Amino acid sequence: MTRALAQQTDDTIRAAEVALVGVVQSLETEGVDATTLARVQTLLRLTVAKLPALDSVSFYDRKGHGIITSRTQITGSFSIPDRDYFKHHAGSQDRDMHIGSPVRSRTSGRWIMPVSRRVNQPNGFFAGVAVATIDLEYLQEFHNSFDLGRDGTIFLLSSRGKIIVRRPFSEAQINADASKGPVFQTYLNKGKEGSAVLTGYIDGIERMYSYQHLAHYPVIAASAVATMDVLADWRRETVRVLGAGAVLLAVLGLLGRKLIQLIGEREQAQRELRKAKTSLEKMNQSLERLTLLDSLTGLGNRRLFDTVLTEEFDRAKRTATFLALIMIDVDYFKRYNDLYGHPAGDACLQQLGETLMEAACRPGDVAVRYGGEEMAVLLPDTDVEGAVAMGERFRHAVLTRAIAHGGSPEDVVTVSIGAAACLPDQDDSSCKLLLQSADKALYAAKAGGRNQVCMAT
Ligand SMILES: Nc1nc2c(ncn2[C@@H]2O[C@H](COP(=O)(O)OP(=O)(O)OP(=O)(O)O)[C@@H](O)[C@H]2O)c(=O)[nH]1
Repeated sequence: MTRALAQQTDDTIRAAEVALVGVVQSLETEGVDATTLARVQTLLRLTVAKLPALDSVSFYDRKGHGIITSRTQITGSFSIPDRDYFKHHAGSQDRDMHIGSPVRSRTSGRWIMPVSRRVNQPNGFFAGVAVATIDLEYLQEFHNSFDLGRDGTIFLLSSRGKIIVRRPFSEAQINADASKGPVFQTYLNKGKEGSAVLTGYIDGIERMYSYQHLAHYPVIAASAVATMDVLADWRRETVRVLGAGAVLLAVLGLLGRKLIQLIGEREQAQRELRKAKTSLEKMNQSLERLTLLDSLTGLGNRRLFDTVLTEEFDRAKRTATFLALIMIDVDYFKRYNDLYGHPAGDACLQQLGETLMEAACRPGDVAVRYGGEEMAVLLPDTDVEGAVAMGERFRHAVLTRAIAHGGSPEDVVTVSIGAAACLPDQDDSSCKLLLQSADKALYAAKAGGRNQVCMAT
């Protein structure tokens, strides 16, 4: 920003200088006769009309009286013998351009910065002064176009440390001596261009200043933003960023919570699914068991018997062990039904089933209802003697139950049992043969008078 300010000031003074070059050239080469003056005056008006920064361009004679001006109207005195810049040119042969201290124009009443040059007669004597005045209001308007915050400042200093114009504008500050001020002192110490955090000597406000000496003229341009304004901007930005961050965090937090909740719900659903699967498996197992059980006695059914018989036969073959089978048939059961009725017959079978399960005490023994009032027990790793012993145990258990049977010579329910066994890896045996042997033994028990155990021969 300070660079733009310096550039604009430089350009403005250059415009004034260019205007002066034309005037001085014409007056010195063509003289100051009425015709030349009239022509130059027209030129001045045209020039100033094109340069809004200029308040006026005028020519004063060697006594300081106004001769020609770009102004169309003159309200005050058109005479400057007492002005410093006039005295400077009157007393010096110097042909360079001179930048004077700001003054209030006598002809327009506006604050102006005079830029002037000496005009010589052909013999080199002093002929007068050509002055271009820069309108300070024009500079102020440009300065005011910068956004410097509430306490920002802009000013132009002469190379001797005098204030030319300052924002905020104050007449009292124009031409005030700022040579002891921090900016001018920094300029003296650090050189033509620089920046620093300084406390203004006029208002005591701490600012971040930057200054630059103009490229072609003895003027220093400076601008500054109050540290508090910078911090206020920073604070506002920080609050905005923190606010946005907080909102973002809150949104992330909510999303995270939702995610955790969803994960929890998913795990819960999976747990319930696992539970449902387990109970379904249990139900399937129960169903499976049910299909293998006899509903009346709770013993295994014929289907279970057929499966287990094959499995156990194969196992016995592999392990070279005996497999025994006992077949059990209730004696005079037709008479029992006839005497006590079919439901009583069922109840009797149930009691016999319980008795058989108690008697078949080894874990590997499989007791089934083979069909009707006939039952069977498969006895792995058991020879025929063991099977007979098991049969006897059951027969006694049935007698001990003492289920009354008016149709039996024993007056209680009795059973006949046939026992058979085989060594599958040696015998030329088969499941069918084992069944036939046990059946034959059972037939022998019946034929032998019932209530007895017969061993297959
Ligand atoms: N209550 C009932 N009776 C059955 C059941 N299954 C078969 N029975 C009966 O059992 C009887 C078997 O009779 P039989 O084969 O003549 O033999 P038994 O009368 O026991 O005579 P032996 O076997 O020679 O002592 C038949 O009357 C069948 O109806 C059943 O589930 N419940």
